[in-house]
Amino acid sequence: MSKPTLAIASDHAGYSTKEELKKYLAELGYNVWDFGTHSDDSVDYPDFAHPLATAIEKGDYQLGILLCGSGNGVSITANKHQGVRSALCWLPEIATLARQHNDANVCAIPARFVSVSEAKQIVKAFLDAKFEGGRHTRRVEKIPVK
Ligand SMILES: O=C(CO)[C@H](O)[C@H](O)COP(=O)(O)O
Repeated sequence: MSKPTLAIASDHAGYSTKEELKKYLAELGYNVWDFGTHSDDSVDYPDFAHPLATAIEKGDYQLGILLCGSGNGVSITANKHQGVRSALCWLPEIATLARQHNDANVCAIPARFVSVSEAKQIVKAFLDAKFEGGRHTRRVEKIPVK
């Protein structure tokens, strides 16, 4: 089966982990588009989370990975976009459930609270999991505010 199209973005707090994740994802055979940031100079996370979420919303990419210090800022921002379900993932098990139960399409990682090794495990768990459908479909369909 073909791999999903992936986008990644971070603020300064997530920059170095993002760079490591890009190398790891390339090793796994993924093509990843990087929406920035491109250094560890201080930036504002919405400036990077909004473009990634817009691209997911438009269908340009199937899945996204966002990083900031806590993971909250990028996740709150991404979840303002229709059709984007960003989940704060601080453990591989949470990342798996985010896909299986919540059909999350963005994995938000708290870069200041997980090691690079843990971030790789979180992303791998997120990418390997599949939405289970069934009762979860009904619940996910109730999320959007009409
Ligand atoms: O986690 C974040 C947002 O949720 C940011 O990465 C964090 O607020 C950046 O903090 P600072 O400007 O002190 O480096």
